[in-house]
Amino acid sequence: MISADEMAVVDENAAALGVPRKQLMESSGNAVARVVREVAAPGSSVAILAGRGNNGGDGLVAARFLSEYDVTVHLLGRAETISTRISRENWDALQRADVDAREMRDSATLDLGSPDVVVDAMLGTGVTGDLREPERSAVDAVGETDATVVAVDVPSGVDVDTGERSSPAVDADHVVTFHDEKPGLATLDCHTTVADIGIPAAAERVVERGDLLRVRRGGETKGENGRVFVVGGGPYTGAPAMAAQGALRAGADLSFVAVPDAVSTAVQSYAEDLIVQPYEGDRLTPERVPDLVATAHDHDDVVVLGPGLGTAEETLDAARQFLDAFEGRAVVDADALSVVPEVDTDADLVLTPNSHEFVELGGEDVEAFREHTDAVASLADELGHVVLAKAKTDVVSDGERTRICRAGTPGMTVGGTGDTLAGITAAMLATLDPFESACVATYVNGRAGELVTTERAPGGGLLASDLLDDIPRAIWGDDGADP
Ligand SMILES: NC(=O)C1=CN([C@@H]2O[C@H](COP(=O)(O)OP(=O)(O)OC[C@H]3O[C@@H](n4cnc5c(N)ncnc54)[C@H](O)[C@@H]3O)[C@@H](O)[C@H]2O)[C@H](O)CC1
Ligand SMILES: [K+]
Repeated sequence: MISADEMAVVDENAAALGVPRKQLMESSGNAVARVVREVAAPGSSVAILAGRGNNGGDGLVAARFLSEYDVTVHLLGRAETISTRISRENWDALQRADVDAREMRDSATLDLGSPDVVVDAMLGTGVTGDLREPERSAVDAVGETDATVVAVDVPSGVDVDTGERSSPAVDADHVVTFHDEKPGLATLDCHTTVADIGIPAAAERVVERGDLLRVRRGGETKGENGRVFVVGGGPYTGAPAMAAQGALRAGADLSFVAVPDAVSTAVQSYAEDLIVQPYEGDRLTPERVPDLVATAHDHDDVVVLGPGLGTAEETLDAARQFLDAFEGRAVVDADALSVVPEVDTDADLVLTPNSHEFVELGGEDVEAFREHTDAVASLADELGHVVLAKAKTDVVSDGERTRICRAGTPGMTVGGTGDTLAGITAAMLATLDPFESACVATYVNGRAGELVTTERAPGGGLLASDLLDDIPRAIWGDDGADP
């Protein structure tokens, strides 16, 4: 089962992996034609109703695969209004192929005649709101025929996730859907075919740019896009500052940094955007913990615990006590990781170990990558938290789902790239579940590294702080469009 949103992610990941949508559309159209052949003998009349999006494009492709039938294509609208490039290319190809393909300029002129088969390629997963004209009238016209109705992907007017029908909606005899079953189709009383359209399995396993489609904007009120609370610093000052800035660059509204007052001026001096909250001392100690936990709970903050804390015994005690008491969402990184196996926390954690920390956490040290992914899954399962195991190829697992991410460049082995990753993960945790947050964040951090490397440090010398500037572009691209 796959939802429409998830399908869009997989589809874009397939394109990123070198299988562009136009290729998938060719398979989709072919699959539709195969079902038409199952329901009607050659020579039968087939009316293909094509909308102006990619669902329509599938119908246009199907027309090319049905040369032994009497095919008429009805485009719902003018060719200039076709909304995607690949559908337009397929429309143009039909024109040159001398297929009977008509533009329906006004809904009153739609005359389907009495075809043996209607292919409903009007609306697929891209439908929004109640049906508008001319689709509305076209759906009614389909209902008035005695034809066998073959719907492409989903009957037009039916919500592919819920099965909810708009009024009107197509009553299909057959649905040809793509790649995987869809929850909404299971509720319909019709024959469903799931067609393999050649999406590589890696499009679901590898985190790629399609995963950016998950990134959400919470809203217009300050804080709705996340408040991140970094508990770090003491012996080190750069790490907490970098994590906090990474969170802001990844879209969090506010980044607070709780640090010992001995280093608070230094941390603040790195970036005026940070809200530094000093506590007394020169490192984190257990007596600070109740206040820190209360602050995080009060504001429903996403916590980053670890960057720059150091390994003093009382600091690790404090980290242990923090996790015992905290009940929200947190990223645990660096020195704080070592205490995780010893605590029984109610918090939802994303753990971000490097290969050394992975073994310290109890992960199995194995050579083969396949075995390593299994080891990450086992550790996540054992600990009950999401593990993001950092390496050349990152592995993310919650024990059940395991994905890998290859984004990044060799230059990212420099210190501090883990801090930006922790911050980005925290920003994502404000609106996404822990597993998705870790997946998206590892891609974004790696992608930012690629941008910096290509444009500013092709020969080497990348700094983790360079990544900060490029995180927004890694998520939202150059034009600021939705990812
Ligand atoms: N990997 C895949 O799953 C593939 C799927 N393919 C097919 O592509 C469609 C989804 O295509 P998309 O262009 O995103 O959307 P639609 O064609 O479903 O709809 C867009 C189209 O419809 C108009 N529209 C939207 N809402 C309404 C409305 N309420 N009333 C009237 N018109 C509406 C909008 O203006 C656009 O013109 C998927 O279902 C598959 O069939 C590809 O083949 C690639 C692989
Ligand atoms: K359809």
